[in-house]
Amino acid sequence: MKWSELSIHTTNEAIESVSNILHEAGASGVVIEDSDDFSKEREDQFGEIWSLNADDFPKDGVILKAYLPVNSFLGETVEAIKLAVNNLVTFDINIGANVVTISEVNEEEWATAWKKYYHPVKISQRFTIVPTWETYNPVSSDELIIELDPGMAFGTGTHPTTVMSLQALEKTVKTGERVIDIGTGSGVLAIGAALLGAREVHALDLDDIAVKAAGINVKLNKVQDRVTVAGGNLVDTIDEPGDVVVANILAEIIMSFTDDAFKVVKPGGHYITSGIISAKKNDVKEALEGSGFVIEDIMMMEDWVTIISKKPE
Ligand SMILES: C[S@@+](CC[C@H](N)C(=O)[O-])C[C@H]1O[C@@H](n2cnc3c(N)ncnc32)[C@H](O)[C@@H]1O
Repeated sequence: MKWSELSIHTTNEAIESVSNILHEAGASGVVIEDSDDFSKEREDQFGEIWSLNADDFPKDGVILKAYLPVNSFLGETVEAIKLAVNNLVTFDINIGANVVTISEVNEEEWATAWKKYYHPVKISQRFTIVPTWETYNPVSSDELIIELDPGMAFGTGTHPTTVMSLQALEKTVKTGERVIDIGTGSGVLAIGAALLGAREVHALDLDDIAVKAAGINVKLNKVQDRVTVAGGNLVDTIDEPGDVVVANILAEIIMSFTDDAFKVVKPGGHYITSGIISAKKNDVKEALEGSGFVIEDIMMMEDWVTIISKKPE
């Protein structure tokens, strides 16, 4: 998977609010390039020679940079960020030039750049996501740790769609159940389901890079005896239904296979759909109901929606 660098030229006053917006949109870290940092007089108490490169700093104001995965959500995520930044004006925050640019980052650049900003994060009552290169001591005995090296696959675990999917799994998965994870990305949801006690988890993805990354993360979390990862899509690869099926994919894709999903959920089982931008909530809800699902819970975080539905007994 490719990564994009989103940069926003704004003001000193807006740093905190814009950083918040970027974090909430799923950016793992924000780089701040402040014109004041270049022009400011530096103390050289230890004899250091300051040699900052003028090209790394804006002439005025502040540039905030964030890294976002290039995936089907990127367009909507960038639009949501722009809207939220524009809205700061209504709180009397000066957003300055407000020039937003987006560029692709090559894989090596990204591979080293983003790791600096990705740290352990508690994302639900029980789950904490820990990057493989960090050490972390659990705070409570029932805390579940997912170790992750997303590599180039989607799923650092901190995107609102992933966070709500894990919370929904926490609500639905019972010990000994079979779970199907459609569009596994880094494998984060499949691993989460196994840690919650699933007997068997079948994870699949159309993207070969995701299948590889998920396979590595599954081994890293020592759940390979319960989790299988395969390439392919729902229709071609599932022969045995699951008690819980989860799909964190774009709304349009979810709506295209609600009938197929209905066939692979056991009667009385749950179907968790995430990755739904709030404007599409009702369309997805109708598609699920049209295929026979009963809506049990609708979760919302920022501009994203996750729906837990049930297949009647
Ligand atoms: C938004 S990511 C979700 C990753 C991870 N499950 C999470 O929650 O963070 C969606 C993933 O679905 C995969 N995908 C998209 N359409 C698919 C389909 N029809 N069947 C299987 N995988 C699909 C993409 O390759 C991508 O890795």
